[in-house]
Amino acid sequence: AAGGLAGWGSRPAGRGAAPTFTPIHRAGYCAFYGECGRNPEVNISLVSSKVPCLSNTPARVAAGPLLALLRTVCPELVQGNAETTRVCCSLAQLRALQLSVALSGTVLSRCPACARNFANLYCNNICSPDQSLFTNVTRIVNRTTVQGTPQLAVVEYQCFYRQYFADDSFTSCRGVRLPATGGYAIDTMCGRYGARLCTTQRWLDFQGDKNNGLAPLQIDFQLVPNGTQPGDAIVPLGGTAWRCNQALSAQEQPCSCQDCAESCPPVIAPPTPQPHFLVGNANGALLLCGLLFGHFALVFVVALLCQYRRAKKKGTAPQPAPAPPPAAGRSARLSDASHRVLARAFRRWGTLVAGHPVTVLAAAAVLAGGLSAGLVTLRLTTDPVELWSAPGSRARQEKAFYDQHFGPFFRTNQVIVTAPGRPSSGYESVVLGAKNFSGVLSEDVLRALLELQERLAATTAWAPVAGREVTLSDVCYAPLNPTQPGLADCCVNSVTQYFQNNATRLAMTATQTDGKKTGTVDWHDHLIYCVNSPLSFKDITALELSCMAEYGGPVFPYIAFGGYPGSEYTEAEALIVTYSLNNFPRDDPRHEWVLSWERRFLEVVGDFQRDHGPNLSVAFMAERSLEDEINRTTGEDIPVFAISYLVVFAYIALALGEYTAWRRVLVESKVTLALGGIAVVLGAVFASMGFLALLGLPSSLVILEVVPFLVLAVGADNIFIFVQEYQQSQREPGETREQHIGRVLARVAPSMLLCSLSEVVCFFLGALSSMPAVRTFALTAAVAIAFDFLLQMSGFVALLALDARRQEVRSVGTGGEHGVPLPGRVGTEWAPSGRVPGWARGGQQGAQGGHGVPVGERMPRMGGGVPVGMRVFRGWHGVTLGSPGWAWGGRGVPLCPRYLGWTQGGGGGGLKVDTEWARGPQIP
Ligand SMILES: CC(C)CCC[C@@H](C)[C@H]1CC[C@H]2[C@@H]3CC=C4C[C@@H](O)CC[C@]4(C)[C@H]3CC[C@]12C
Repeated sequence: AAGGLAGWGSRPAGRGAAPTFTPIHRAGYCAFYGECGRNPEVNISLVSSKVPCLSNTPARVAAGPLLALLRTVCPELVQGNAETTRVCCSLAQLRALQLSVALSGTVLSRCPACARNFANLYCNNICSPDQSLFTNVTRIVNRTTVQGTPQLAVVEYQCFYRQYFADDSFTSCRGVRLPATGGYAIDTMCGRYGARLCTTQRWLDFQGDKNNGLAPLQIDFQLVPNGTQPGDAIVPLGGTAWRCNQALSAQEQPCSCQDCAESCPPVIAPPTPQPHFLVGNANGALLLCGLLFGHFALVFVVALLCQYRRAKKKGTAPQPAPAPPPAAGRSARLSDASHRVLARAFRRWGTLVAGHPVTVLAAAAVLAGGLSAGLVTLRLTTDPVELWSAPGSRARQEKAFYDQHFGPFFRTNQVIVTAPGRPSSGYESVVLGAKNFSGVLSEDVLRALLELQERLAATTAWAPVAGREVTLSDVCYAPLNPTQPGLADCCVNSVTQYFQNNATRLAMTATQTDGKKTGTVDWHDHLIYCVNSPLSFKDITALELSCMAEYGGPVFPYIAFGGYPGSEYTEAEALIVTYSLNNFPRDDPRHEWVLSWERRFLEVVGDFQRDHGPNLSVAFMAERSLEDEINRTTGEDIPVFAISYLVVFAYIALALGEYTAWRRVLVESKVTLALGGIAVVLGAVFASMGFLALLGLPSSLVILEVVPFLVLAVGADNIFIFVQEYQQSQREPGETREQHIGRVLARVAPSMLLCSLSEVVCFFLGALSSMPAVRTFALTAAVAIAFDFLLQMSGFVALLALDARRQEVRSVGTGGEHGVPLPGRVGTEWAPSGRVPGWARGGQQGAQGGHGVPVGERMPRMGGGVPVGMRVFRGWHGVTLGSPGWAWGGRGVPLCPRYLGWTQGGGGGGLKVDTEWARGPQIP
């Protein structure tokens, strides 16, 4: 007691070593008991609770109403029956306890386990029969009752809890929601720290603070780390706290998932995928395919070998398979008949066109040109949303609804700054404890960001259509001053906004004392505070800065930072500056303003990136960047496409020609024809685009680039087939050129028609897609292929007729000089070319037709007038698959006499070769 007296009125400091008014720390002993009036030091109080009296005495037996109340307020303390339950609190105390806990604990009532734990802390604190074990009264005041009896009132005491016990109680309450605020309940129980910065110690400290409106005295909560002893015979209170996912009794429910993460049902793992079909360790499907392929390959090779051996045995080359007997079925007859009808129609049409080539050509050109003129009404879509999402889709409907009621969503322009390789550093905050700061979160980077934002704020952009300079305030989203926004009103989300974009505030420092610690606070402390309480107008440091952005709104840390673990924002790898600009509708003139400003934004940030290149990695994009990129890549592709067209054109021109002599290259290369073919394709493409544009269908650059290729591929096929068929067929006796062309058309056009038709149908089916880009593409392609076929059947046939006429005339002109046949025999000029393939006699001929013969005269017999592409193909064909080659050669033989006749008439050199060839085994 002497020691106790010495400490009267003085405020003890330090843990454990305080002068004590609780000399006996023993189980079954109290530290205080009963009520000893108001605390003179506490003025404001919600409930006028009284402080307890100092009383280091054995605990009292609880009985009667006290026991009954104890059962409801602190059921954990009730042991057995009335005789054995002892407590250190009076009925009045228990009532006060009940009231205060009920008042403050309502916010926790959503989670029974937490509420119970919370109540338990104070039940033990005030009523536990072993109170003296973990309680150490450190300050008392003298008072006299009305009756004149002197009393010792407790005004401050230490309360020792095991760290784990307190932590468990705190954890069970951490997640409890406060629906009224949308936040957490402990937000109201942790004072200035709020829910985010709250720790067990801070939570208890606030509760034990005599200024909190409820506590009548000061409680010093001492959390004793597990395994250590505070000394002085003190035994910290431990025990088990309820976990928030535990139900207190069979009748009660555990806390809901909203209030307690542990209560959330486990996320059901998706069913494990079916194990792959494995054979041993190998992929079964692959193995099966390999085996199947190998099997077929083997069968093929064996079959070939068998055939070869049979042929050898017979001593002759295998004969061509006999033509299949004419199909007898009804459908076959029908298809035969329809084919005949088509052929007849095309023959008549071809003859007609070949007879009036100029008229048809003009008509085709006018039609194609006229439809192409529709291109002036073409609208190009570059908006990715318009391009790729179906207008009627759910997402689009919702977007339209949103846009209509809230205005289109802002345009985001972002700069993301990281500092790769910069070491992070620790920071010991006087007020807020230790935190790690990433390399990018340093003062110089923040200054650089600030400088960038100042530069951007000062940036103006020229809007050519509007004819005015545009500033950020003209286009920015300014939620708090939408009518006449200034630069400071613009919604810019950035870390520097925690300092209201003010360099002076960023540089501020102050000296602050917190508890026993004194130190300097600077931007670090403010930042730690703001990322935890972004809505605060005044931080808890001595800087007393606001966290609100310059424009007046909050900056949420998850928008301003990137790449942080959990919610450790100060360890963020990236700082993100976001400019939200107004998204004006596309037809609003201000849309152009935004685009202009964004262009300048990209330039300015590009400069910034270059300036800070070595230290910082700066990534950035504007809302317009996506469209820019689409336009850029398509623009960049144009030369590539142009070159490809040239290559395809050259190839067609070369491959279509039949070369007999160098001097005749100009006559024989089918430049005009190839040009015509390409013109037909392009005409078809333009006509289809013009046609669809006239119908009001928007197109896109991608389509403009791809469709011509597609149609060129399809169109070139038809050109080759048609021209080669014409070159290889022979004009029959008495047949005019027009009839000849008609006959050739009759042979190839039905297949072309069916082919084009099926392609058109396929593409029209593709046009059923709801994605605008795909639909437009399919429609354009379908129409283009249809036009291509029509133009080929008209314009190209006319061109071929003109070309044939030209060639005949030119051949006559040069024929005189070089001994090429007379006009009357022109038709036969093609005869040998078709029937006497170059490969069939190339070997001997190349050797024998050799040197010393003038080129002009040698070539006709050598090339035989077969188109180059064809010859290359046949050469390969002949070498690799010998037998069909022979068969073709054999078929050529019956024409031999004619061929001989021509070569003899034509003059020298070739006779020997031809006769040699004619002497071969195929001669009938
Ligand atoms: C503001 C909120 C969060 C604080 C919550 C903690 C409350 C419930 C705690 C803190 C201090 C506690 C008090 C400490 C001392 C006494 C004196 C005793 O004779 C009756 C109980 C009473 C009056 C306690 C009631 C509960 C109490 C008020």
